[in-house]
Amino acid sequence: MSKIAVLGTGSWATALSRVLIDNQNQIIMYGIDQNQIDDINVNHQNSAFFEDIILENEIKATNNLEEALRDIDYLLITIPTQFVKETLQQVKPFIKKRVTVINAAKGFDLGTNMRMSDTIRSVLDENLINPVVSLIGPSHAEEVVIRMLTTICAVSLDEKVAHDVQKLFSNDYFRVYRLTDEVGAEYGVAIKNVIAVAAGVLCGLGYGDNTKAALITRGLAEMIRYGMKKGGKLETYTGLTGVGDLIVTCSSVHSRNFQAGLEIGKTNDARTFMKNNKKTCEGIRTCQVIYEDAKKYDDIELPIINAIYNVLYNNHEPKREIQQLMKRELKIEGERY
Ligand SMILES: NC(=O)C1=CN([C@@H]2O[C@H](COP(=O)(O)OP(=O)(O)OC[C@H]3O[C@@H](n4cnc5c(N)ncnc54)[C@H](OP(=O)(O)O)[C@@H]3O)[C@@H](O)[C@H]2O)C=CC1
Ligand SMILES: O=C(CO)COP(=O)(O)O
Repeated sequence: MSKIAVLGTGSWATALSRVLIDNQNQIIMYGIDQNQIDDINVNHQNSAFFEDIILENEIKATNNLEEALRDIDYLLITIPTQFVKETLQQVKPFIKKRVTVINAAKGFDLGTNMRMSDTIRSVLDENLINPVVSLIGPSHAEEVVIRMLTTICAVSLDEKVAHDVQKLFSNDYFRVYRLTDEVGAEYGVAIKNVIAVAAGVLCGLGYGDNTKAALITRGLAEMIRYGMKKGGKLETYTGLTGVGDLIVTCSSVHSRNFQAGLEIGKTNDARTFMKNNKKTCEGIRTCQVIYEDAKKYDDIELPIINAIYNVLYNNHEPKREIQQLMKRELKIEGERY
């Protein structure tokens, strides 16, 4: 039995805590929302995220970080990317013995635009942590929490640690693969959020399955083009952290990125959406990071990412952007890499 501190009391924290409890581990969730903490401890529910689901008594939560981190073997990061760095700065003084840090967040740090594994290494003392592992892939919390069959990747530069995390989480409904292409996988799961916003916009405008297939395929081409520029491997983008996560996020009603796009497509008003949205939706910020970074490379084109950037940040009408995409110079498909 291992002891795991789970950062966050949100949907992914809850679903992964259940997997870990099913695998006979000891977990404690750390949260900042007293209502969520009380709901978990007293009612054995996390009704802010999952109505009608009764959690195991062994799933406990606290707002005391020191207590959560005492004698842990693993630290699981399940909070949105924009809070990861500041939370790890609070975590740092309480890491007294060597732990394995498992990242489950998808996107980039707010201030530095660093990937999550780099962010973790930049904050925590590398003498006190094993090589970082990211647990990422096509996995909506709403399905994992009810034990629907799911596959995901444990990604680390160190295959031994990835193997250890693979064994920690795998069971008869949750199958973990291991992978060493950290750069490729972390870019893949970040980029898919941007394409998922675009999928929602298309759906909000009333487009159908042909359009979605076109978006996923051409979105994958952009993921490969940009992701390989950043050092990712082609085979990673044809795997779970690439096309796998792209498919699930672009086609599921559970996706908050898809839902954001849906609202924008329906209202034609990205600005109001972005001002009022309180839900986790990392694709909006990731779009900006990639758009800015991609300007460095004059030999790759990212027309879909540019179009969604224009909708989100330049107040362009989605329909106008779609027309521009359709009217681009005609191409040979194989030129995408
Ligand atoms: N949900 C999913 O299906 C999946 C999510 N992920 C990734 O997991 C990460 C977390 O997302 P998810 O669980 O969905 O997000 P949710 O919005 O469901 O929950 C986020 C939780 O984090 C809490 N939180 C915010 N800031 C802090 C902080 N500083 N310290 C501790 N807790 C904090 C929030 O509290 P409060 O409510 O008070 O703000 C909330 O409980 C994201 O990067 C996401 O991409 C990956 C795969 C699947
Ligand atoms: O990453 C996810 C599924 O793999 C969750 O996506 P959303 O953040 O869009 O809900």
